[in-house]
Amino acid sequence: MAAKGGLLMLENFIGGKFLPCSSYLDSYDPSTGEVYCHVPNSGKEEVEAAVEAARAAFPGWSSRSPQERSQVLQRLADLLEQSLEELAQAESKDQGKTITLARTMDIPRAVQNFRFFASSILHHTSECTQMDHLGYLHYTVRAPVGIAALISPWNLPLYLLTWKIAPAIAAGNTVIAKPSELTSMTAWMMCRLMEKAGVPPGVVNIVFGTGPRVGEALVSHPEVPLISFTGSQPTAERITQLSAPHCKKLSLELGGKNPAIIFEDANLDECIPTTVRSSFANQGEICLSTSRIFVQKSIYSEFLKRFVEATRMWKVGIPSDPSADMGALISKAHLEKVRSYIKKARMEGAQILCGEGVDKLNLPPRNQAGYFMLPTVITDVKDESCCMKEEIFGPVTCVVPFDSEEEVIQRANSVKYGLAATVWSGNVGRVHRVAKKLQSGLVWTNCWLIRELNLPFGGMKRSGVGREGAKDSYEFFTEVKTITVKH
Ligand SMILES: NC(=O)c1ccc[n+]([C@@H]2O[C@H](COP(=O)([O-])OP(=O)(O)OC[C@H]3O[C@@H](n4cnc5c(N)ncnc54)[C@H](O)[C@@H]3O)[C@@H](O)[C@H]2O)c1
Ligand SMILES: N/C(=C\C=C\C=O)C(=O)O
Repeated sequence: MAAKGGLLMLENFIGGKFLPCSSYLDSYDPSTGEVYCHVPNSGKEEVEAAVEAARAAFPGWSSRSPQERSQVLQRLADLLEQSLEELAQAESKDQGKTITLARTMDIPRAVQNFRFFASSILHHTSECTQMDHLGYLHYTVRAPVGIAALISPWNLPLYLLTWKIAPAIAAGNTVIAKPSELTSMTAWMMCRLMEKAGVPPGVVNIVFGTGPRVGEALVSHPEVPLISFTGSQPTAERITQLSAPHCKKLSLELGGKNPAIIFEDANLDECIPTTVRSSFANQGEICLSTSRIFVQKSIYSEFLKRFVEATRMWKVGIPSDPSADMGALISKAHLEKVRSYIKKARMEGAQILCGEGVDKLNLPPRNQAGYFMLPTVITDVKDESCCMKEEIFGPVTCVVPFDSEEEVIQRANSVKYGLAATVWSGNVGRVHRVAKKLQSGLVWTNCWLIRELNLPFGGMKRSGVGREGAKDSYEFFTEVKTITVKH
């Protein structure tokens, strides 16, 4: 590990070794706007080295038993857990999220990802069908695919990267991971644990840098047959184009414009705090965040009053403050993009009920140049407005009224995305009916973000292609073969 001007310089992790890079990028602390470390600006050369290392490691790793691989994953989980506090501090500083969220969600989930796939890899079975009358038996076998490219975004850095690394290596693949260049720190820290966990050199390689340089070199490499990508829809389009000539296996987890549908018989005491959280947790930078709230007309005024009151109680503070509910957004460019939506809403005649431009943000002098904004509620906004159609990915949510069940389903479905929805009602029949008709890969009813890792996770329409989870990830990270035996 080198230091330039007293700042940490991260290194690529290739073939079990930390390797310096010929050029570096600045990485910013979102809470101050200051550069706080340097990240390798890798390109084709580093991708070639990683492919070579991953290729060399594949025969040994893929021929180990699932039990042996499972033990390695368990050890890595234990080591991550032992470093939980250090990793949480680093994630919070690097990403801008609150230390509380990093401690209670991001890092525990990274640990759980390794534990979960260490266990689930032990329990898969294959299919078999008999054609006894003709004298044949058919069965399937699965084998790891090879070198997997794993590309992840900046919002839940270690959480989402490990959600890919764990199933990929559990199934016997070797991997080249590329975290977002904006949040590389915890991935690099995890590399320091690989050797102790017993991960053989070359099984996990991490190459840091930007999408256009290192990401494109990786996804277009002919020896990388599968790509698991989480990020934005425009990047997914580019990856699809680049990988198409090679017929690569693709898993795409993309954005959302997630509705919350609140019926007049909803329990508002539960619905309001959960909907504030689903709108603003992690600064609204979660693909599952609520950004369109449809409220039945008879309770609209009451809901709006209580929702705005609860939003104003949501504390924006420096990420290291354990009492803060929200920290800083990821970058200056992203903050400006989020603010531009609020400006557009104003120009269209919408009302901003609280937050940006309405209330005052109080920050210590050192954090005045950080990328903070208040949670913002917009109303009197048309369904056709860009604020109701496009993914903002920040602490901004729109609240609009509706009359009937049929109407709200049609309006909720009227966007290009289909990732997650919440439905709030005390009527179990209605909850089932509405959930079934929503074009959404995930529907949480009377709750939000309760995760069961066994079941499929992913989006419909432009929110993605494929699903992740115990069975789905196993199927993605393996190739199936059908064998017929004459007897
Ligand atoms: N569905 C999900 O599970 C999920 C989870 C988290 C985030 N997201 C989505 O991610 C987006 C926010 O993340 P982001 O801004 O980091 O997304 P992004 O698409 O800009 O970047 C994601 C990753 O792709 C890389 N990348 C960028 N251009 C590339 C290229 N041309 N070739 C290869 N790789 C490239 C980036 O460096 C980064 O590592 C939002 O749309 C959000 O909804 C989806
Ligand atoms: N992939 C998952 C969450 C994605 C969140 C997006 O920001 C998960 O919980 O498995």
